[in-house]
Amino acid sequence: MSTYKYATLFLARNISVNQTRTFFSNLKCLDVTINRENGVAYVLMKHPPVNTLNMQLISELSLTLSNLEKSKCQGMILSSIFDKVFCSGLDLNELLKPKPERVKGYFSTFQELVIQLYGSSFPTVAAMTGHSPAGGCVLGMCCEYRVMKKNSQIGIPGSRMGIALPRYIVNLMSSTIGLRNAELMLTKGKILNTDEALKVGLIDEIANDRTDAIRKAEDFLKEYEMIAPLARGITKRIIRRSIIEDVKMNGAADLENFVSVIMLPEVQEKLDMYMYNLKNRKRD
Ligand SMILES: CCCCCCCC/C=C\CC(=O)SCCNC(=O)CCNC(=O)[C@H](O)C(C)(C)COP(=O)(O)OP(=O)(O)OC[C@H]1O[C@@H](n2cnc3c(N)ncnc32)[C@H](O)[C@@H]1OP(=O)(O)O
Repeated sequence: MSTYKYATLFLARNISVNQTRTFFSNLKCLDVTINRENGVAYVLMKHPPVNTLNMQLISELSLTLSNLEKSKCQGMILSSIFDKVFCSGLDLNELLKPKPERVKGYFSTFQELVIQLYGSSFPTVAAMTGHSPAGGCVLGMCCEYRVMKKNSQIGIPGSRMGIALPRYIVNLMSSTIGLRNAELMLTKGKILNTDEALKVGLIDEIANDRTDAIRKAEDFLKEYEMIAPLARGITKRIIRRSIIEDVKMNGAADLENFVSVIMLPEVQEKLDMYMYNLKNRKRD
């Protein structure tokens, strides 16, 4: 059975049809369904083969978040229809031999998505059905809780790719796992397995499979059913304000800096090699 059919059946098994409504039917890279009873939105990435964050997927995620804010949704589970991969991160093709204006637009759209997801008023959980490298890890860190399927990998290999990360990514990692662990992880470009990620606090729970991941995500959201959404949302915003303000203050300068580094011939060479190795590595 195709992964897509499986995921659709999975949702149907968990929520009966009259309890759900499709939120948007014209999205290419996402399935968005809301459970009418508890107001939880299921946002499933479905951009084959590995949910690479191309401009379309980033834009659809951003549009969906805006609409969920307006719809007073009670919580969101961000997941993937693919069993092996949650999200493979930013599109490496956008980083290779980039045109300055295009690459600026691309990264600024991603930056806006990060702020939107990180600052959303409703509770958010990442049900990571598989590997979550780089931008996939960033999406996870923007959520309030992370459940990851066993035998998956997560981390940000920026240093190994020759990319110096912007401040907001470093800040996000530090706020998730602490300054010391973030320094060790990010300077080495370390990728962790599920047990290591749990130990360091990069994820909150390990799931056996997709169903278990979604169930655990739902259990986390259930804990908020008796909590006043307004008070919760305001508290979340206060806790998250410093990172958001920092991006508002320094995001444009960070972006300029990041783009000028990306364009350097030695960085391009390193990225080219990274892409070559990715395409030619032995698959498991
Ligand atoms: C202010 C400025 C803002 C700047 C923001 C910077 C933020 C920094 C944070 C993140 C940067 C990034 O996200 S860069 C992307 C880094 N991503 C990776 O390194 C992941 C690479 N992919 C993998 O490790 C694996 O693909 C996988 C573990 C995710 C899945 O493995 P699997 O074996 O299942 O699949 P394949 O490897 O065969 O992949 C299928 C197919 O997809 C291509 N692919 C995979 N990932 C990417 C990607 N990120 N971009 C482009 N293409 C990708 C892969 O090459 C295969 O293609 P082919 O079938 O043609 O070989």
